[in-house]
Amino acid sequence: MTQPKVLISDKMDPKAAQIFRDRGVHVDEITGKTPEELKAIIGEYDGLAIRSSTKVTKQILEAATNLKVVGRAGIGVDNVDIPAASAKGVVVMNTPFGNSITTAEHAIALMFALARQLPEADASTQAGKWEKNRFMGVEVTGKTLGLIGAGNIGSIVASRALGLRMKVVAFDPFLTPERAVELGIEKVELDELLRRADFITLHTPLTDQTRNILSRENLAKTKKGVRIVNCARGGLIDEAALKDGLDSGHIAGAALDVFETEPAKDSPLFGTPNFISTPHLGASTSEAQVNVAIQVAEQLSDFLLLGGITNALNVPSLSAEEAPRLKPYMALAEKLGSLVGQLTTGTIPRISIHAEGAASELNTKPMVAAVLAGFLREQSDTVNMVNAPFLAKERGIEVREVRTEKEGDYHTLLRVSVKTSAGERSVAGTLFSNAEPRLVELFGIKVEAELAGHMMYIVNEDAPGFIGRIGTLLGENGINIGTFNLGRRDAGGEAVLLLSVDSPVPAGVIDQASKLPGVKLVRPLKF
Ligand SMILES: NC(=O)C1=CN([C@@H]2O[C@H](COP(=O)(O)OP(=O)(O)OC[C@H]3O[C@@H](n4cnc5c(N)ncnc54)[C@H](O)[C@@H]3O)[C@@H](O)[C@H]2O)C=CC1
Ligand SMILES: O=C(O)C(=O)COP(=O)(O)O
Repeated sequence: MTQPKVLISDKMDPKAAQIFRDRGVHVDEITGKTPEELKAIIGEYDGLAIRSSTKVTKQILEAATNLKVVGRAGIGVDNVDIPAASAKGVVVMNTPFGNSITTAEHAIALMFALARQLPEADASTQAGKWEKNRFMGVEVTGKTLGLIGAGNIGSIVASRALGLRMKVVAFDPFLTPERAVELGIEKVELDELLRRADFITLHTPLTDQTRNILSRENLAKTKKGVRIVNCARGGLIDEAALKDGLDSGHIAGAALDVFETEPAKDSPLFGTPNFISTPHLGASTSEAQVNVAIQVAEQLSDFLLLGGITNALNVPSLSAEEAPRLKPYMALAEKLGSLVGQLTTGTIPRISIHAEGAASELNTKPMVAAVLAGFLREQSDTVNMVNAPFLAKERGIEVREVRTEKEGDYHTLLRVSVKTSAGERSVAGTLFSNAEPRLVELFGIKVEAELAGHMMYIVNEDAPGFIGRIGTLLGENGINIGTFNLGRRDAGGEAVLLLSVDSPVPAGVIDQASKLPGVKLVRPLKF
């Protein structure tokens, strides 16, 4: 295996580079590149480790000809074009918990800074003014905190706020009533939160649903004297409307760690009384940066060296421990998918993957992705486990997954069935000696074959003399037969023949074979 190469393109704790080196991954740290400069070098790398500064756009991905994985040392991945990465088969991972406490603490810090006007009081005092009567704050005790988003960070903010004796209400469509009770908070609709909250903090990702969630219209619905903290993403608040609300006095204070355009070197909000800002520092503590650096380096190394997938946003997880056990199953799954893909034509409305016996006890999600990758390989050269499920969806293929713990004839079995216009057709395979993929059933006929290299699939009438004729034809054309696998529905009925051959079979030979007496179908196969 050639040594994988990773580029760290944003400032990261040195522990990340150390881990890559210790694990045998080549690492370059090149930060502060423009998109054009990044485009020029990205083609060399198998992995890219980023924070929020690097924008992994479609154009960057197009130039990333070797890229297999992007690792975000942090949480938000709105700087990565995930659909484009998925379409290219690039895994995108983040480190979902490493900086959550730190970011929650920053939100609480900003809430206090607003409540007591700390930055302005500090500037005035250090300017020698001693304006004791100018700064009159508010207590947070007994006040209502409105959380928009109650996931990891929002929940930590809630627990800290409850400790400060605040009342916490939350708007989060995905928050279950049980979880709200567990957190000791009240789940409310957005309008009610806006009406009741003395402080509002935001903790959602930036998505099409959350963009501009504090719009001008929604800001107008807030309680007079509200104080707002955004440590999540710029784009969640209408910045111009926020400025107007601060100027009119309806909003008593606002603290932004994040801005619609970053780096925010200029903003109409700058200099507004009761406005506080920090330069996207939510995750910037030494503890959090060490956490996310270690996690991202371990995750990328596991993926590039062992095939382990952790915290991926566009592909099912597969731990580094599971990966070696699943590897032969993935190979089997991909071969079965490929066989079905090569032997079926026309539109396929449904594909079902059935895991039986030992296979059913494993993580079948990656096997399903491998079947789809094999199946779609006929249609696209760039398909892999990451983009296959997306391609299948795009093509309107329904994917079903079935598990049966009970063993059948085999200790472990994978069956791939497709719905075609001619009805349901299925192939099945097992693992010999627990690692070698073998086909054991082909469209209802028992066979036993290794699916490898160049092969020929022949359906013929089960009659004497056929095997000799096909052997002669291939021999006359200089094609050496490697293995020969026969199966039949019943004596004298339909038989199938799977041949492995040492070289590709030219179209002319396929044509001659299909004209041999009794032959119904001949197809070349490649694995
Ligand atoms: N300022 C900074 O340096 C940092 C900012 N962040 C930001 O904080 C965000 C939240 O992080 P986590 O809590 O870890 O994420 P999370 O995924 O655990 O929680 C997000 C919550 O938002 C909720 N949500 C989704 N759509 C919503 C909607 N339309 N309305 C209301 N709620 C909605 C989800 O149900 C979920 O509970 C990240 O996406 C990131 O953008 C994260 C770390 C550092
Ligand atoms: O983790 C996140 O979502 C953050 O926003 C942190 O961003 P950063 O890594 O500090 O640029």
